[in-house]
Amino acid sequence: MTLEPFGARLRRAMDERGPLCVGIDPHAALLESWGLPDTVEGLERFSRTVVEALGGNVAVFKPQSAFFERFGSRGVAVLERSVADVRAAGGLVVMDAKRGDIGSTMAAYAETFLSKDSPLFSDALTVSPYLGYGSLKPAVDLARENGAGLFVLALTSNPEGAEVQHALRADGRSVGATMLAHLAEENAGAEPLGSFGAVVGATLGDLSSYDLNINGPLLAPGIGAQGATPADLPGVFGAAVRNVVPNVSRGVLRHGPDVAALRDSAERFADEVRAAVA
Ligand SMILES: O=c1ccn([C@@H]2O[C@H](COP(=O)(O)O)[C@@H](O)[C@H]2O)c(=O)[nH]1
Repeated sequence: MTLEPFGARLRRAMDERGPLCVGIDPHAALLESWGLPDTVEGLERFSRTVVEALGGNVAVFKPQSAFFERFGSRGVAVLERSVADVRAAGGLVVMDAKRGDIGSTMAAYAETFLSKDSPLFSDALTVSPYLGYGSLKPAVDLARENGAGLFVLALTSNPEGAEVQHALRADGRSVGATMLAHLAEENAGAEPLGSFGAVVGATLGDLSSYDLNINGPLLAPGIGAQGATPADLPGVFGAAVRNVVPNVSRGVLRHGPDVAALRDSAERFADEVRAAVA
């Protein structure tokens, strides 16, 4: 089955359900506060509860692979299950695995997350371009072939990111701006939205010196636990705010395990986002 390009599927999901992306980040501290053991069983209960609570309403889910990988192969099996659960509930999966390597190894990462036959096949994958944007080519190619997308780390939400991403190249352009320019090229001519997005933190303040017009989605982590709020989005993203997919993980997850409380929290964030971007 040929999938419609990720950008088109994402735009439709954002129009129908709103742009909010909720993270599935089973931190040990969250498992504890939910009264769950820090085990594979706790991990599975946590992830399934998030999807049970929010799967019918939220457009995009972002499982953080690290929290599953820490349990080894059984944790990865839970991650596979979460991908299937989100899909069955009609949501899109952005796998936050931040892969990046030389091209030949990148091809294997791409097979893992962007090949239709893989149990970890995701609608989109976060990738790191810091071995050079060109090293991502196998992932770009496979995503295109399979109707998937990528989110490339351009301007990350953490303060440490600046030493790499704000660094100036010989031509005077910053590294982060260069990544955005590469993505604009990937997305040229795509309608209604390209499939190759950037990760741009909601914590970064005014980004008007950057051209965020990449004709692709902007995944914006940093809302909630990292201090940004939905009301910050227009000031950070300007006119590009209509392509922003705001991510909240701990800000919602801390309300579990009560399904109604999780739902209320996600709805509150979704309402605040709607009001901010209107
Ligand atoms: O620049 C980045 C890129 C990715 N992340 C990830 O997003 C979530 C944020 O979680 P919160 O609990 O809402 O802070 C997490 O999975 C990060 O690894 C990011 O924060 N910043």
